[in-house]
Amino acid sequence: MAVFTSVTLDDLAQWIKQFPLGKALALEGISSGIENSNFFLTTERGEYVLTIFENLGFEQLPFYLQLMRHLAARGIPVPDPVANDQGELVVALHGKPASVVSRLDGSSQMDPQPAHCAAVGAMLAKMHLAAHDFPLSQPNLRGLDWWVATAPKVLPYLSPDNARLLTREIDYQQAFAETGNYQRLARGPVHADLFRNNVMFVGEQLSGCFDFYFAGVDTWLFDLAVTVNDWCIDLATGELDERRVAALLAAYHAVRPFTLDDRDAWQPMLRAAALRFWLSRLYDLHLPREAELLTPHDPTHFERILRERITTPPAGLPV
Ligand SMILES: Nc1ncnc2c1ncn2[C@@H]1O[C@H](COP(=O)(O)OP(=O)(O)OP(=O)(O)O)[C@@H](O)[C@H]1O
Ligand SMILES: N[C@@H](CCO)C(=O)O
Repeated sequence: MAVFTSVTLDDLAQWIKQFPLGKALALEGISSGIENSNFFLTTERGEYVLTIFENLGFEQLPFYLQLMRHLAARGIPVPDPVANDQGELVVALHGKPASVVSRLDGSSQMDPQPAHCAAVGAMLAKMHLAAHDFPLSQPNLRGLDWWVATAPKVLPYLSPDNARLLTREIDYQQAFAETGNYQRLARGPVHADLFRNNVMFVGEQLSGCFDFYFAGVDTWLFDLAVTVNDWCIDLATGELDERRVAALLAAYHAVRPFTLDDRDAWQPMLRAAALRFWLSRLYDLHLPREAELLTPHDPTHFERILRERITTPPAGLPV
């Protein structure tokens, strides 16, 4: 269950008046998700999603919600936040930050085929281009600095072999971040968590993507690597599935052509993307926050992917 703060239609009767949404007619808690309380909200104007943010504060949220608004205004299929009569996208509800966004059609595709991967690749490239002139800036809060700060906290819980893997990979990524190759990569606001459960399809048609709460400024290639590491793999082994990778990359490349620097950085970025989620899953498992709500995700999945990306060079990017 993922309704940590309960809300009733009665609670919304007054609250909803600040939005141009008419009366609230129905409210249904959404059971998936581990970070926030989410509800499907029907009003006189249509279908929306109400989110109460359990961990993020009023200071951080404008970056995410304004980015969604920016992307929606440029035709990227993301939830469009609704502003209240003061122009605010984040408003208190039961003392916590809350927002109302448009509801996307469709459902997640957890067993994606090349056609789904192509749709995701094209959408991701369009999103990168559309976000390029977004005026607010916030770094990827789960980027290199966070890896360096977090690794020592989880090291005591690891086997000697895994501790060595983690330490060496962080050293490798720090050294890579110093290279001209890395520094020349295109960057801008990226989603940074575009897993299968954050994208909706109606058949093979991509209807939207959501959950921008790990978004931040990082390299476009890192975002692509995060996406490929979830959409285009054999889930049991972590190996890349050539047909799905080729479909996703070709569709991305057709919208935002790769550069020679992208090609040279592809393997390091696939490793970085695996490290990012291995580390966050280790952290959530061994050092749960006080408000941690549900069972953490399995870290060994990304340990396997990281080992695989180190030992098996990927096919080259199309350039
Ligand atoms: N705008 C939207 N339109 C349609 N469905 C949505 C929308 N936003 C969220 N949902 C639904 O709510 C569920 C939970 O949302 P989300 O994944 O953002 O939860 P969370 O707790 O914030 O995150 P996490 O993915 O980190 O567990 C999604 O799986 C999806 O089914
Ligand atoms: N996508 C993340 C969860 C946070 O959204 C993971 O699979 O570890």
